[in-house]
Amino acid sequence: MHGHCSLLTATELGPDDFHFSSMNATEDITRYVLGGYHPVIIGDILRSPASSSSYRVMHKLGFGSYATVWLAQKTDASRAFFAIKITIADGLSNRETECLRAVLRECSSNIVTLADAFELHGPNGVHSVLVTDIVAPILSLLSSERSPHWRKKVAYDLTNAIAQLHASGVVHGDLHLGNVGISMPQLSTQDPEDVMQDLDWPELTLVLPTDHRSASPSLPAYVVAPCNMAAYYNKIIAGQGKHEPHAKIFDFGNAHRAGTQPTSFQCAIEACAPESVFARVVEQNENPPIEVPADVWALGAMIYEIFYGSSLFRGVGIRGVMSHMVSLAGAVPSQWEAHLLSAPPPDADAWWGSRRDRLRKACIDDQDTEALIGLLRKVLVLDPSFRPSAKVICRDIWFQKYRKIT
Ligand SMILES: Nc1ncnc2c1ncn2[C@@H]1O[C@H](COP(=O)(O)OP(=O)(O)OP(=O)(O)O)[C@@H](O)[C@H]1O
Repeated sequence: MHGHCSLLTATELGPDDFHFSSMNATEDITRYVLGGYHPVIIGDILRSPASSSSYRVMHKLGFGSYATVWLAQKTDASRAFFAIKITIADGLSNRETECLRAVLRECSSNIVTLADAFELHGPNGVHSVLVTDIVAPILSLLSSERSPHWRKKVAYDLTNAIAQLHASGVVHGDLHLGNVGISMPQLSTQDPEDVMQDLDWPELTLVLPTDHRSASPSLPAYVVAPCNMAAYYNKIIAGQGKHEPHAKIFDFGNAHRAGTQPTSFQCAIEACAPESVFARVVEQNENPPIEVPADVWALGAMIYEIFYGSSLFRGVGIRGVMSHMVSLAGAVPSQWEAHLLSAPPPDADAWWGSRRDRLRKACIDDQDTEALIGLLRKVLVLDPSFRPSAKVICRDIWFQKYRKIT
């Protein structure tokens, strides 16, 4: 791709201002500017003044709107692998570190462990760096071969994580399956050389400004496509016989103390709580509060997706979501009524009935399916004050049955 722009400053660069050697699923290079991503190349060493540890970047794990995430190896004799999240330099991202620290005090095993945290000063500003354990992204692991027990264990882990999070006074604020992974303790028992050999070789896309005068220390020499950690996970569990997953949640970029406002409103449509959608669409509130029950709705949405195989509101925009929510929940809060005059009367029994066969395929038996639907119908209610707490959900009959079996 060739551009014709002769602009000189990195902040004014657009995608047409670069030559690309290949196009992959990588972050937007125009965000490598002041206040944006930190430029990283494979082999970079990041030093933590906090712990005096150093980490060598070996591969890419992923990226989001607020960060790039790298597979790194400690440079000491342990050569242990970690995930290193380098946030954008927006001056706000240290909230994530604070929230993870608060949660850590509760010793939650279903939340990524914060092993180290420090600030990184680079050409684009000051970035927060979070060093955590590595997980395999669950969305790449939810194939039809997963057993009902595997799915239920993940659902239980997520419920447990959220109960622990809420017990420490923290609201996650952006729960969806894109922020869930399966723990990989096996990484610490494998020979590090073997791990690197088993991962796909880093795929690089050169970042070459069309005009050499646009070259800037803000830009990395290349961007890296994330490695396929899910394929690696499948490979290492293949020889393990019966494998029980251990799910963990990550990305606390929108986490905040209960009763306080998140930095910004961020909500994956498939897991966005009805009260947030109502505030956004009807009350035109750009930054609605996100409280504990919103996480519980998101939990219900995630459990539904783990078993149904696709998300609650696939392909529905934020405006259409309200009528879909009414259909599945049945009871309509009084403040919603005035805004739903043209909607058909909700028939939640029919909504769930039409999904029963597909849910059954992922469940143990008919009874298990009914118990799952019963639980989801208790959780996915429009009025946040009627939603059970995650702690109560942990004790639900659907989980009790599971706990007896294993
Ligand atoms: N601990 C981890 N282990 C493995 N991969 C990870 C880990 N943390 C993050 N990733 C990968 O990096 C991606 C981006 O991470 P994360 O969601 O924390 O960034 P973000 O910028 O806050 O995202 P968003 O735009 O959703 O807010 C994830 O989708 C995941 O693929």
